[in-house]
Parts: sequence; C-alpha cells; structure tokens
Amino acid sequence: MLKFDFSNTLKENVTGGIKREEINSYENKINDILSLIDKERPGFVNIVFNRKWIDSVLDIKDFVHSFENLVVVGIGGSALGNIALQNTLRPSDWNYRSKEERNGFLRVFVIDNVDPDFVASVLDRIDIRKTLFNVISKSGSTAEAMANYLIIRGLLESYGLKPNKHIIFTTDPEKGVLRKIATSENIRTLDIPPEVGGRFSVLTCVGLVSAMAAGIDIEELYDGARTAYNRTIKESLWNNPGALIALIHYLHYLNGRNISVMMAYSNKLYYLADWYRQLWAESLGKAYSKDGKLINVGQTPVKALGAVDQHSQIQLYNEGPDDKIITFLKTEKFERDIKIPHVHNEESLNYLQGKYLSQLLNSELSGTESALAKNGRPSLKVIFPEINEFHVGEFFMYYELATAIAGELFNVNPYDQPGVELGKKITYALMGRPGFEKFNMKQDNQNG
Ligand SMILES: O=P(O)(O)OC[C@H]1O[C@](O)(CO)[C@@H](O)[C@@H]1O
Repeated sequence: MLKFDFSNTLKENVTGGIKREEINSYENKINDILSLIDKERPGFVNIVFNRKWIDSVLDIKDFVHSFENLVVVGIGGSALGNIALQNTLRPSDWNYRSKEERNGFLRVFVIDNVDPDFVASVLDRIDIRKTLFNVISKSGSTAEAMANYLIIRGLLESYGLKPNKHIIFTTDPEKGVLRKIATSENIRTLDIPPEVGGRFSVLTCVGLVSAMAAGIDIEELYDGARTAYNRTIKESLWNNPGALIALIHYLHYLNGRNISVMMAYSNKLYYLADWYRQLWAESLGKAYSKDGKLINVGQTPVKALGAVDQHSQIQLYNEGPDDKIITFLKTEKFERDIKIPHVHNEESLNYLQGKYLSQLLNSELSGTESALAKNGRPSLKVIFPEINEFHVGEFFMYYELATAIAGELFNVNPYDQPGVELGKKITYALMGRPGFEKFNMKQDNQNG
C-alpha cells in the first residue's frame, strides 16, 4: 500500500505545524463527511465499483490493438489523466521504442493544446494510416478539443481514410456535438458518466483506453482505487490518508498557507503533480460558499521536480513567505538504477563514486525535507513502495477523496467550475461563434 508521512506537518516536529489537538477536534466533522460520502457515493467512487467501464474498454481491445499509434485529443480533465498514466507507468522513451520493445502495444500521444507548432510536431511523427484517434470531450464543445478534432478529421480525409475506421469518441452518453456526429456517421463511442466531472474522470473510459493501449493493467488501477476508498471510509482519522491530506491542507490554509506545492522526487511521479493541479485548483478555488456567501477561497497548487527545482525553487520555499504546504512524492524503488562509477581518485568526489543515483536523489529529498522542517516549514510525504498500477490507482482515489473532503471543509462545491465559463464565452465571441457576440469585450485589444 502507499505510505504517508504527516509528521512534518505537526507542531511537535515543525514550528509552523498544526497541533495534534486541533486535528483531533475535527474528528467528528470528518466522520460526518465520510459518512456522507459513503452514503452519496460520488460518481468518481461509483465507477470503480462497477465493471461496466473496464468492460466497455475491453470490448474494443482488438480494434485498438490493430493500430500502432493512439492519439488522444482532449484538454484539461480529458487529457491530464492520460498524460499522468502514460508518463508514470510507461518508460519515458516509450514512443521511441520499436514495436517489439513495446511488446506490440501502441505508442500513445496526447494532443491537448492548440499550439500549432506542438500539434504539427505530433502529427508529423505518426503514420496516419496506422493511427487511432480518441477524441475525448465530456461536453463535446470545448474549443481546443473541437479544433484539434477538425484538424485530424481533415487530415484523415486528405489521406482518403474513413473517419469511422480511425476515430473513436469518448463523450457524454447523450449530449454534445460529438454524440450527434457519432450517431450520424457510425463512429464508435465510449461514455463518460454524466455525474463524473472531467478532473475526476481518469478512471473512466477517459483514461482507460490509452492505458489499455499502452499495456497498462487497468484492473490493478481499479484494485488500488478500491483499496484507497475502503481505507478512507473505514479508518479512524490518524490512519486515514485521504482525510488527513484534506484536513491538514485546510488547517494550514487557515494559517496562511495558500499554496500547495507537490514536489516529486521522480520524473515519472512528476506527472501526477500535473494532474493534481487541475483537481485541487478547479475543485476548491471558488468565489461562493455552498450557502451563497462570497468567500473567494482556494489553495494554489504548484508542481515541482526534485532534485531539479532544488536549484530553482527551494531558496524561496525555505526563506520566502511562509505561505506553502509542500507534499513530497517519493518512490522506494526505481525501475532502473545507475551506479556512479569510480573514475577519479579525488577526495571531493568520493562521496558519489560507487553510490547509486537513486541513493543520491532520495538523500536530496531527505535533505530538503529536513531543511524545510528546520526552517519551520511544513511538509508531508507520499511514498510509493514502487511505481505500479496499484499504487497509482490508490493515489488517484486518495486525492479525489481528499478533494471531496476538502470541499466540505471549505464549504464549497468541488464539482463545478463556473469560473472558467466567462473566458470560454469571450473566446467564442472573438472567434465569431453565433450567439456569443455580447461577450466580445476584448475585441479592441486583440492583435495588440
Ligand atoms: O471534457 P471537456 O468537456 O472537453 O472539458 C475539458 C476541461 O474543460 C473544463 O471544463 C474547464 O477547464 C475542465 O473542467 C475540463 O476538464
């Protein structure tokens, strides 16, 4: 199981920490929240207790595996889970490996942004005839996903390839333009459960298709997620990582720590921090409380990579404003390791020669953690015994649950995102979409 270390968030170890008694005083409230969650079973929980989503993906397994490349087209919650799964559970050179080295599994690319240089570079790299595109959009209307869909569709047609042989849609079961096109053109579709928001959707078909395509064990992901759920619902507060993540972040926020840094000491785990950023930001950054009061709450999630950001951010974290709570992600087992050879008879290099890179990286984590603690700065640690499907499934569920619990503590609705709508409407107006003319308030500023 994933391991957690909350000791450096506590007053007894770190001057800026929280007192145990303060945490204990929330025990009843947390128990009430957990009972509510177990009673209501939010959509992101229900999916892992239902085989439907795994089965619907397995139904198209042969079709998916008849291709060499899978390109996911989507953005935000329709992309970040895919990116996290691929980068965490596949080696970083996966897409450069030969088919044999990939054991016949597909290369996976994700086109999220509408940066033309980026989109062109992905499309240049793949043989379109051997490529399946999974266009993912829950709403079926997001401008970036739709634009990139139209581009790949145009490309397929220019090659004389039938769209319904190269595209699948992952979208709402009823609503949206993708559903409409799918019905009229007989394009394969997978459903996103309407009650699961994009940032909570990684374990729906949204993340499962690309995972299966790359040979990731989707059953294990689910096992890990279910284990995390059961532990969160059953365990008492001090043995309950999901509840403690939420409560400790909330209490530190009340003490002025309005930034939540997730710092991974593993390039693979870094992509989980990217996924977490959307989850924590969109879910908890809200203007209004559930009872309609203007509160403007939210903790800004920041991602960082150890040891790289020790040489960029750590000065600030140690000595700058005391406004951060830091989460370290650590792995106890790297897939590979490299021994640093004895090359020089040189005193100042002897502490490195003969050691392993994993030892150096994890020592750097300990050094950073201890230095922060000495400076009174709180941190917690999530420890992966190894980076595998089970633990990644656990991680997703713990953080989704922590977000739901934090939503109750902050008294906000963690499942909506009204703040992204206005910008979307202005974009539609600038691009000339009928019905949005009145939002064209930025026209004068356009193009400088
Ligand atoms: O899956 P969709 O509907 O295209 O939405 C993509 C993303 O856009 C948002 O609605 C707003 O950024 C996110 O919540 C969502 O994950």
